[in-house]
Amino acid sequence: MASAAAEQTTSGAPAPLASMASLASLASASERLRPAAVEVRGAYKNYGDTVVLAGIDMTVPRGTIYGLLGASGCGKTTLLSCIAGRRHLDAGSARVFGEEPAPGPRLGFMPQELALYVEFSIAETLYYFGTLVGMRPGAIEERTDRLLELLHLPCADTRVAKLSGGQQRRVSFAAALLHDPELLVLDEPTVGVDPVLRHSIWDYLVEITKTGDKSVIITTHYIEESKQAHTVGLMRGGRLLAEDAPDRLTARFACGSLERVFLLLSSRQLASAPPPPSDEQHARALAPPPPAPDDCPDAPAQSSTPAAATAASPASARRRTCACPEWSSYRLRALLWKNFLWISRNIPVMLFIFAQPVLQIMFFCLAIGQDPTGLSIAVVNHELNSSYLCSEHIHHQCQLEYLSCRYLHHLNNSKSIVQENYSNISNAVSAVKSGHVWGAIYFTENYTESLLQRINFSDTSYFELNDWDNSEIKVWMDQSNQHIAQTIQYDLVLTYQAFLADVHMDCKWNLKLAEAPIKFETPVYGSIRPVFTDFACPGTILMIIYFLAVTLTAGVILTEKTEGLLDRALMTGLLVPEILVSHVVTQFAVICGQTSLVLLFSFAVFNIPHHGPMFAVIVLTLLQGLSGMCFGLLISSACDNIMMATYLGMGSFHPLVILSGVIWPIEGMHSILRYISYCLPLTYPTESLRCLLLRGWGVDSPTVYGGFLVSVAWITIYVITTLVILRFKKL
Ligand SMILES: Nc1ncnc2c1ncn2[C@@H]1O[C@H](COP(=O)(O)OP(=O)(O)OP(=O)(O)O)[C@@H](O)[C@H]1O
Repeated sequence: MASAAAEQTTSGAPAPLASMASLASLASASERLRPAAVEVRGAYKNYGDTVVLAGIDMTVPRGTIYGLLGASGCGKTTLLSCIAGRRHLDAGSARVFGEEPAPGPRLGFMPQELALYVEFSIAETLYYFGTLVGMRPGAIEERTDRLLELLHLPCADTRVAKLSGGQQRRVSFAAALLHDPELLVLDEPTVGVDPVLRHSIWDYLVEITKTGDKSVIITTHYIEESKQAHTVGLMRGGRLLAEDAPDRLTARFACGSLERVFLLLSSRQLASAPPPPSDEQHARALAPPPPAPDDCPDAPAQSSTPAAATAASPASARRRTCACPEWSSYRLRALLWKNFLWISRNIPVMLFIFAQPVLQIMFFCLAIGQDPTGLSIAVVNHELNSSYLCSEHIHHQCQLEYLSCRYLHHLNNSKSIVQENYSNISNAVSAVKSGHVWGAIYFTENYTESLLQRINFSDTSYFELNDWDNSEIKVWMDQSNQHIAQTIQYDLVLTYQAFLADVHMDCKWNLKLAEAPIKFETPVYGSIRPVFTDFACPGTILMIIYFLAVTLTAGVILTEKTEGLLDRALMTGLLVPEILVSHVVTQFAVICGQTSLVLLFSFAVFNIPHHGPMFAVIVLTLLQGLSGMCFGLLISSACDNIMMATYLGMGSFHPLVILSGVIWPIEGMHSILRYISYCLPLTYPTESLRCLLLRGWGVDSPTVYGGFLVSVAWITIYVITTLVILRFKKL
């Protein structure tokens, strides 16, 4: 009741309140006569089912400060991003200088987040944002000096990371003011700023709007500081409760302060419980955005050359025409400069880029593929009296005694096997069971005699069953580890062949009788005893390059996205394709460095065989890096946060390693999985690189050029998918 009465005083009641109100109304009337810098009508915006803007009407007269006040979460930032052209309204309209909102140099935007590269100095930060809007270096330096003084900032060479929170916010503010834009959109610029400085920031805003050609929209939680604004909009729950000059508002509602007005209007809104949107309103909110007056609503309005952009003085205030987006070499140069500076300043990133690939290939070559060593086996030799040692019975020439010792002497040449003597079989087998040794071998007490009979009697009818048994070396193996078991078996069999050949030679017997009637000639490709490293290395090289490119690309873009850096850059009128191209160029340079390091270490340091044309090897590896980078772009366009991207990246890593034939031949896979494997981005390229390196084939071989074609096909798929996602979702 009281407040309602007080409200009526504006129309007729006595006294100072009425005269104050009439003065304020005169001022505000003159402001209302000015052309509008920003006009929002019936604005609706939803996030899913949540209505964030529920029919907002807002007018910012040119050459004025508009203070947008409201509780946290009421939709201020959303409204500002619609005015700045980064988001579209679901219904209603927004006009900036009479046109569709679009990012560009006429706008100076200070986001709520810090949105600064903390690795840069103040001067570098301002240089980057200045160059993006087309300012010349001289002009940037001049403005930097002026802003450092105005905002009480330390020396321009100071790194942003070393500044206090308040100082960092001021650098962010300076970046928005730098190019002297016609419309300043400031999202809480005074948070964390001391009262004295807050005062001087407001004084500065009042000063720049005096000429009438600069307009400011500012949000703040410090309601009282917005008394200096020409107009204040009080916002709550997606609606504008009131919009007027501060004095007029306090007079109209007979409150001593804006804060009280806000509290009063909020309690009224609460009491009257905001009506649910009418059917018509709801339909409007859910309707597609109204068509733009021309064909290219997203076009940033900006000058196409740096000179023109710097010259775009507010005084000229000419109406821009909505031009289709134009590429600009100066923006691309600014982005590339920023990317390389950021990488060079970021030591963990530098380590990740260059030490990771080297470490990974080193670990692979040192840890994988070598024969296991130090494999203990238990030896039970009943040919010997327990008091004798085998070393006393190693005979050479054709002295055919204690042949078990001669065999064991040969077995000493094995790099893998270590012999441990046991007195009986049960102890030896127990040692296998308890994991002390990998196997037990046993010679019977008349091993030599039986073996000689086996060798010399081709007519087996003279040979008793027992003699067959006694002539055999019996082995009990722990086969739980396939690779170790195979190494031991391989060494035992090879040693037997060497031992038998040795005896035949010494006794001048026919050596052919000691050999299996199968002869492996010099291999067509590869070595007599192939090494697993040679098989797995081609796939590993491609994996390293591919996944480092995925991680770095997605990591860098998503960091910029989540920290508001991308948004801030896009507000200057930057085009998404320019950002993508700058990342492609930067990443390609990084991939070239990583490829050189990985190939150098593989071939020059670890002697991985490489028989094919080196140029083709390099091109294929680079293509895989590009493929990984394009997958990284896809991830960063599809995901909104680093966590989601990590799940996607990690989720794709293991299936690719397992199914691409990197560690196990595809011929050994389940037949259905084989088809899946052939569809993956690394399968054909891995086989192609294997053929280049180990078989020395050229690019005219279908298997080799197939790898190149598949890499190019996957790059195309990733790029197209990224572009499709970006059509429906903003970066
Ligand atoms: N991208 C988004 N997706 C879904 N909901 C969102 C998104 N951005 C904002 N919102 C929601 O919209 C509402 C308004 O958010 P907005 O950031 O515009 O509020 P605000 O008034 O600026 O708040 P603050 O003063 O705390 O910054 C909030 O409830 C927020 O959770």
